[in-house]
Amino acid sequence: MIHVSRLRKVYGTGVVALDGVDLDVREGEVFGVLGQSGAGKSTLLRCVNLLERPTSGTVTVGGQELTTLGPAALRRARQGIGMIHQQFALLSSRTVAGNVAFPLEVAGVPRRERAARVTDLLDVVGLDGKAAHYPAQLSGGQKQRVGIARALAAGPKVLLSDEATSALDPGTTQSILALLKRLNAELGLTILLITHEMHVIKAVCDSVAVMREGKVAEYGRVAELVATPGSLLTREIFPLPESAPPGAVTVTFTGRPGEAILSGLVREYDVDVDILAGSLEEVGGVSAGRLRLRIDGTARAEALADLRRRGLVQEESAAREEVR
Ligand SMILES: Nc1ncnc2c1ncn2[C@@H]1O[C@H](COP(=O)(O)OP(=O)(O)OP(=O)(O)O)[C@@H](O)[C@H]1O
Repeated sequence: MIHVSRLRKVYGTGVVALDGVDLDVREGEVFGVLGQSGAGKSTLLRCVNLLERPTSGTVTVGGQELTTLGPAALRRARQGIGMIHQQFALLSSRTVAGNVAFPLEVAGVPRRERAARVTDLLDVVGLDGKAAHYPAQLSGGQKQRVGIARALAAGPKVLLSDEATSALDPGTTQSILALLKRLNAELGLTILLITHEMHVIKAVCDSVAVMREGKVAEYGRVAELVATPGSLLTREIFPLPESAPPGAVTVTFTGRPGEAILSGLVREYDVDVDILAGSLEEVGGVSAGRLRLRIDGTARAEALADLRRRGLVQEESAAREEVR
């Protein structure tokens, strides 16, 4: 649905915000772009609907290469791409209904049709009864629902979400994410969202790209990356204390409880295994986690080799002897 190829954006200031980004977002998936502040996420999102002109590279949405379109064709193409914003970007002088109707007015939809469509949209986002309210009378979550209804007004195939839940409290964030997931499932809406929050990726995303300094550092399906020892995503999802004590081993596991790995090691190699730290979660329908272990005993090396063979070892800090 969205294909981004070799995208580069160099701002007038000389800042390289995007440095050769490739992305493929499949139809009907929720795709998250995760990264710290300054990684280039907003620039990428704004390049997808060409609010920002890339310096080079191509953007194709729904089979149409936007980077080759003239202004009129681009305006039409943008009707198929809705967008929601962190600060909602509502018109304060218009009512809820007026905000949602706005893109329909611009598109020249007749008044009666517009009114019926607005009623439907407000119903879809759970805001019936609020049509005559003004944005200032709404909570943050309700404002974002208006933003979502407005983004859906023209019946887009794609929704771009620019940190849509960053300004909301945790409970409201969950309800907005649940709404996005429902729209994704019920309307087959493809969603590309940017966030700096891992919990957003965990809650709704099928696929993820981790961005660092204008580049995609890691990219794939969430369930697969979570199952990949050493992936950036496993580090982010399963945080462990920064400093590992000498001799500690960090293992990543998936699809089976950590205890089975540990009891197997103890039985087979007669080693002592201490759990120093651990984190376990259900992500993308997969049970996965990270454990930091201390393994002691005469067969320690063999036990470690076994874990390595099974691709479970993510990190080993230097053994105590080497540290001395
Ligand atoms: N209009 C602009 N002019 C010049 N530099 C810009 C502009 N917009 C962004 N940048 C720079 O481009 C880089 C990437 O910024 P961008 O906003 O895309 O990152 P981000 O990952 O979305 O971060 P944040 O979450 O803080 O917005 C940063 O170094 C930023 O200072």
